[in-house]
Amino acid sequence: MTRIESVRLRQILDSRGNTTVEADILTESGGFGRAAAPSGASTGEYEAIELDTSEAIASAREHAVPRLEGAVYVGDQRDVDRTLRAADGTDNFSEIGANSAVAISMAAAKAAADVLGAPLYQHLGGAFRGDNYPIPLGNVIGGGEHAADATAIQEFLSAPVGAPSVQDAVFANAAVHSEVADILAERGVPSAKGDEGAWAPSIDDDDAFEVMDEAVSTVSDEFGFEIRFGLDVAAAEMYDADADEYQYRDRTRSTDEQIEYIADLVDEYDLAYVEDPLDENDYEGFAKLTDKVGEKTLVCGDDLFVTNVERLSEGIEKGAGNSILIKPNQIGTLSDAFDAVELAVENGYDPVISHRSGETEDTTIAHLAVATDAPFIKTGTVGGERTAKLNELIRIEQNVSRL
Ligand SMILES: C=C(OP(=O)(O)O)C(=O)O
Ligand SMILES: [Mg+2]
Repeated sequence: MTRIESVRLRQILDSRGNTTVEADILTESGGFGRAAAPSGASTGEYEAIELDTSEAIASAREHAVPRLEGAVYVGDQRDVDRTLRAADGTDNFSEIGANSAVAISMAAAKAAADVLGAPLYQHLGGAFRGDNYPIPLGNVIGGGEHAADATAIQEFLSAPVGAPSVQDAVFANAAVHSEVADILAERGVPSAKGDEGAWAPSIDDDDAFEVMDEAVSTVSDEFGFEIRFGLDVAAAEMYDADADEYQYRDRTRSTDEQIEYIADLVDEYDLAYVEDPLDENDYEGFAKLTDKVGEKTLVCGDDLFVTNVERLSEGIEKGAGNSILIKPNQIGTLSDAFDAVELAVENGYDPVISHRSGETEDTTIAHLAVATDAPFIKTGTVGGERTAKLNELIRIEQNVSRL
């Protein structure tokens, strides 16, 4: 394998119009990889640190780039990522920024794939990866931190669990997105879109459940396969620690009431997926809910686990959740993200590979989902930065990805 010759870092725009870090890696043999960091809005308290873009770039240039150039073999992803951690010297990438770290880590993987002449998922997943493809969870109605004056629950996600192919699943989610628009129009509800391209109408959650139920059932009949739906409650954003209650638009719920509420929703709407139904510190609440509904649905930890093996280990010990969201920028490197997937799978937790609300055209997570055999990917429904990943999945399924 060939060594890294140069690492170039620059500022580009993300989908919110904020700056983010893009990394280019060139190898001594002429291989090339380019990747960009995404960015969250409803970020977890325990995530690796995203620095201001120019600070992250300046610090990575000073501390990480000299250790990588001419020194590290690009195909040795663990060494690339160890070098990033050593250059940073903290637990949470607060020195060089998780935004610089993840862009470099992903760019190195792409450069290695380029040198091998293999698609990225093949390099990351290996020759005996199997040929399963993830079901895309598509955000079609949303609010929370992603849109003002919309639903309290952050994401209502179409889940085409019966789709015969990735392509059918992607098209079904787009059809649900469009059906939601029609239903809202019939009800005389105007709607703009939130950060991820989901509709962000000024309706309460009860109405959103009705709209989703109708939309997935109509599209399911049309497409001829099962489509359910799920939620990202992003409950840490609505939890008031002082009052110990969850704040909805026009009412509050205690932790026990929140658990009952979510369990009832799982039953009433046959929810396929529930992400962050409780606060990011509430392992016990997650465990209680998992006890109640874990046989029927995925109870996924995003802000709870932050793609971190230590937090996931605690969750496994306590029986909190049965699924983990995997966001490489929450932890800073691909190696750490792979470790989290591995620990999850060993313990019967389903990994769900995920985008962030602020995204770029980068398609690494599509390859990561296929490489790790993840059963689900959450990467939006419409909008260029979302369809970049979805269309890449379609290409991967057809074995025509050139990355
Ligand atoms: C994608 C999400 O949003 P953000 O990137 O804002 O954390 C999420 O909470 O799952
Ligand atoms: Mg989330």
